[in-house]
Amino acid sequence: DRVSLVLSSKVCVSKEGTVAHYGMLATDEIEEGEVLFTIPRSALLHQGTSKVSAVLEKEKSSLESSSGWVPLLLALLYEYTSPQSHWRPYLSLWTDFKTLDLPMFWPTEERDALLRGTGISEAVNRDLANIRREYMDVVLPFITKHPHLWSPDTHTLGLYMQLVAFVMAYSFQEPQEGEDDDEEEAASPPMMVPMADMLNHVSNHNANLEFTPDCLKMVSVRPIQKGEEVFNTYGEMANWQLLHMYGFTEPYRSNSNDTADIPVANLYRVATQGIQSDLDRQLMEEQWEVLCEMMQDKAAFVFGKQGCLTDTELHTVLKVLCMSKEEFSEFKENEGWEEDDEDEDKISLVFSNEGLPGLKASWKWLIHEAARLTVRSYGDDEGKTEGEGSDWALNDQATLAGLNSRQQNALQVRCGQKTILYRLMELTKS
Ligand SMILES: C[S@@+](CC[C@H](N)C(=O)[O-])C[C@H]1O[C@@H](n2cnc3c(N)ncnc32)[C@H](O)[C@@H]1O
Repeated sequence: DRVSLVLSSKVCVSKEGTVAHYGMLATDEIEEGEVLFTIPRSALLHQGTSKVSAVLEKEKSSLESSSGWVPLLLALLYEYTSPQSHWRPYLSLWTDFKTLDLPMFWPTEERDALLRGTGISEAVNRDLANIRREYMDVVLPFITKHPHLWSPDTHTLGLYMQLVAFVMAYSFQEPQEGEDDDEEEAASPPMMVPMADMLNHVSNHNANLEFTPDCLKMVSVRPIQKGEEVFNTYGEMANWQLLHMYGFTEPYRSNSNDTADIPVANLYRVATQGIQSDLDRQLMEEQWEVLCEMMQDKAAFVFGKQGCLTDTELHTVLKVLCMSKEEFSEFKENEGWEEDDEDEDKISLVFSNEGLPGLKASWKWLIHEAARLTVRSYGDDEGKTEGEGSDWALNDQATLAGLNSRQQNALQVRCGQKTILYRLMELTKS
């Protein structure tokens, strides 16, 4: 059967002239705000449109899991292996998923060696444990219960992992309704969007997917020249996130959304260094305990190219760790401090790159040393100083040519992260 996908005559899908395999090219001048294609909602592949939607819906309570991906993955397991699938033309674009070289498929030693310090290995280990657990505890019991639709011999853990990678690198999530983004809503489940997933991503994208009640539309967000590639955005993604989820990176410096993390624990480690008296140590430990509770699962401060993206948290930690015994007692008695909005505004300025030199000396020192500690965790910059930051990156970049694609991607991530950390050290130098 046919789907009424409408493609503008000004674009085409191509394997040539794109950054990676398939992509979309402009075959004519495109203005801002033009609709490049529309996809009716009936063409989307997800748990509600699949042939197995009824059983997934009926038994959905047994399919709950931490990722929330199980129903889509069961639909994909079924459709991907069904010769009669409505999505056969779409799914047969992927006879296997060999081109998806996500770090989750790299040998452990290679991953740990290449990605040391980037945070990706840790994320992949969490993913792998989660995928296995969801397959064993949720998927396998379910497919065993429905032998006319699935079979453990066909729908193996291996195939499941490949489809997880497919969902990671190709799926879309509908933005949540409701203006209030303070409200913690459950994320909407992912879905497959044929045609839209042919577009590659860059941070400086020129198109964007819009969701309407009847259909999804790819719309240009600025003029596109004839012959240029049409780029979607997969979100504001740092290079480590792109490598983790999609298996690629943007070349060094071109990713305007790049970030580097400083583990919160590094700031604490720095703060405890050089403490002489037991009393001071005890105070610091108490402050840390209070902070751990306040921070909940926030494990790292995130620094982007323009400054700190977690400035409120960073401010809290700096303030508490630098309190005297009296200030800390008062803080505990009052169950916090009085926030004034003006103060908050100033703070986000202070943690922008421009404002950092104006920071209190003790805060600057803490950030500086924590950044230094973090840079050391990459294990390859012994003896380098912050001043060398950019030379070092250029040197490393010069070696790119002799590297394989995994090594290249790993290097792009490390260069970007370390450049941000070195710059932070530069700005907080005393
Ligand atoms: C949604 S698909 C895009 C279509 C894909 N090029 C294809 O041929 O199937 C996402 C995948 O495209 C590739 N990709 C997207 N943007 C890229 C970029 N800027 N540079 C390199 N590869 C990119 C990555 O392999 C990623 O996992």
